[in-house]
Amino acid sequence: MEISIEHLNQYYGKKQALRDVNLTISSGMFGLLGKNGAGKTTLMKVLSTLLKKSEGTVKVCGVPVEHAKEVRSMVGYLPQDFSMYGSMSAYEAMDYLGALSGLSKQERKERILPLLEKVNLDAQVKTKVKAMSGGMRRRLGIAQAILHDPKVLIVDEPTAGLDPEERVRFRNLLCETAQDRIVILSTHIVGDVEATCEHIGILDEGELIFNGTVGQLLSMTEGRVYSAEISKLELPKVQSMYPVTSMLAVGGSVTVRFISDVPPVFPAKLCRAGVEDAYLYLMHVEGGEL
Ligand SMILES: Nc1ncnc2c1ncn2[C@@H]1O[C@H](COP(=O)(O)OP(=O)(O)OP(=O)(O)O)[C@@H](O)[C@H]1O
Repeated sequence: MEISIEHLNQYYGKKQALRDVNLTISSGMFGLLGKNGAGKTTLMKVLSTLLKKSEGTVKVCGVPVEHAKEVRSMVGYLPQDFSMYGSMSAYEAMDYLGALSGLSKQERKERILPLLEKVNLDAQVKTKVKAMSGGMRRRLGIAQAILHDPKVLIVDEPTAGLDPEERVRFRNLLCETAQDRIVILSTHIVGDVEATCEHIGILDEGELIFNGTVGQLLSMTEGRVYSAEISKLELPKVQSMYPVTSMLAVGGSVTVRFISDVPPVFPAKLCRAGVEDAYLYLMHVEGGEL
């Protein structure tokens, strides 16, 4: 079970949204990170055949994306702007979408209730979609995306707007789903990827600037992350010298966390790198700012 992408270029008219992307994704959770406009949605749409690729080779479990019908039967997609028929109940919406994707009445009957249970919506079977919270709707989105039991599940920016509890619940659901399939989580929220994904790809202006494990990403920043307590007055100077990854102000002083290739010129403590540090470091290196 594998997705393989070779020399993928994608254009919207003259605008190039993906630049020579080469990537192999195996089963489990894969996190695709990148800031707004990096090309994540474009890549997800090519994989789910919603967008015809411009150039390159893209195969889902050995099948080229040109064979859209076959690929669609293997892929479930939860888009960023997912919305459902508000006046239907959770069950009715699932039943309707299942019928659209070609499942028989019997298959729908067998699958829908266990799936709603799996995504923790067994108490909402008769609840109208419009009366559900954002988190419930997202979970219903996952249930509909895996209704036809796809080998690949693609989710685009799934946790935006969720409260912390719902966010954790949703992430756990994705991890469970990834036990026997490929799950691609596309997001600009580093914490979501850090908590769930072993493999990460980072897109920047259409280019894949990192592809590897969380450990490999962290090792790029190890020995370069520092923390120091400075006065508020010194903050602008420190910010102009180093990429600051976090700061905490208490009274007149600020504890800053920042990245430097060489030991800083003022007293600072070396810290263990986190994924957020590594991500920001990579973005700065790519942007030529270090
Ligand atoms: N239909 C379109 N026509 C023209 N340009 C587009 C179109 N869709 C996307 N783009 C451009 O392609 C680039 C990549 O967009 P894409 O939506 O894939 O990025 P993204 O990483 O998913 O960002 P976001 O997190 O904001 O959705 C951006 O510069 C965007 O403006």
